[in-house]
Amino acid sequence: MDERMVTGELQDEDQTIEQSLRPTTLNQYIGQDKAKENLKVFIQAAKMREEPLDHVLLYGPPGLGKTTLAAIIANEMGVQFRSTSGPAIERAGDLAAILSSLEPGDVLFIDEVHRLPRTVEEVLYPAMEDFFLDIVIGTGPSARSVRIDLPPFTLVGATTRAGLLSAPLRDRFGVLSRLEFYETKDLCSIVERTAEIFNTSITKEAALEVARRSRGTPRIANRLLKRIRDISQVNGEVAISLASTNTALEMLQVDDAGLDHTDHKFLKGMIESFNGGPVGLDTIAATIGEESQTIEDVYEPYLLQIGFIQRTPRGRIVTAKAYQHFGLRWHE
Ligand SMILES: Nc1ncnc2c1ncn2[C@@H]1O[C@H](COP(=O)(O)OP(=O)(O)OP(=O)(O)O)[C@@H](O)[C@H]1O
Ligand SMILES: [Mg+2]
Repeated sequence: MDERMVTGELQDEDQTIEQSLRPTTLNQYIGQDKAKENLKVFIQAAKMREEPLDHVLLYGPPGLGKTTLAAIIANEMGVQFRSTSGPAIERAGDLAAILSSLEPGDVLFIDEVHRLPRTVEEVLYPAMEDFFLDIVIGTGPSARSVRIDLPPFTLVGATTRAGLLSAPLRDRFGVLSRLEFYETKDLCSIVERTAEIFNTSITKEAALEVARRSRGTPRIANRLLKRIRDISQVNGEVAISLASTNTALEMLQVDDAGLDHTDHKFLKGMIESFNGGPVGLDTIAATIGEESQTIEDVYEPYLLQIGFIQRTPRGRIVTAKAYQHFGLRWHE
């Protein structure tokens, strides 16, 4: 897949800036009030009881701040943050090695937790529930199972959709937190904060424009701002202006609603080949040459949120609002 400007997914060029932009405390973490309020209470209670925090599952589209929030949880609990991902843990032994190296109370973050191999997942159940591992050593008649006690720890799992997890794994998380697309005012604050970290400033109306065209996603807002800053600098501006912002976004082919050519391909594909639907996910995926899961996890959530598509029992449909966006005539 080509690199998209407005995908929430992590891209190479994000890596260098993201570390410096990550807020480190709950108070610095902008927006997501519901998730934040809940976590505040649970963290405070766990600290009062001097116990590790219950296992937390963070879910939501890419780039909304799951990894950031996981690190904040460890920081607020005053414990170490250890980070890995589902696909990186190939065998039960890998998991055993990580878990037995934890200090009491540590946070183990498993990104893409829905991609843990089944055999690893089964070893994780007793670890999460009662802090022990049951490992089978050897094979055949000489195989025996050993029990290894673990320090109590907090597992923070992240995934794009809670529904991707097996029910037994999902049930073992005490706290389920869904991250939502950010409101424009929160994204505005994020853009202003990022500008400050970039050692520049941005006018109110420019920040608002970036926020409005970032698909409710901080990662996208920060990525766009980085490019806009370049244009603004070349223009010799002291503060990033609305004019530079608009020029940059036009160059980047981000439209007025924050959509790019991939969204256009998806929506126009449905409009042109299926008369706006209803059309099944797999059919549209095959038509435009994208993975069904990428469409479902990356493109669709925001298009649903802004009401450009709807899900019906018979498939996806493109709404009148989307037709209008393209200047096309809506049909009944
Ligand atoms: N609430 C927030 N306040 C300020 N900045 C934020 C916030 N949430 C996220 N960010 C910024 O957005 C970037 C992306 O966040 P993060 O990497 O945590 O997303 P993610 O949900 O883990 O994405 P992925 O699904 O790809 O793993 C971070 O570098 C951070 O700078
Ligand atoms: Mg992440």
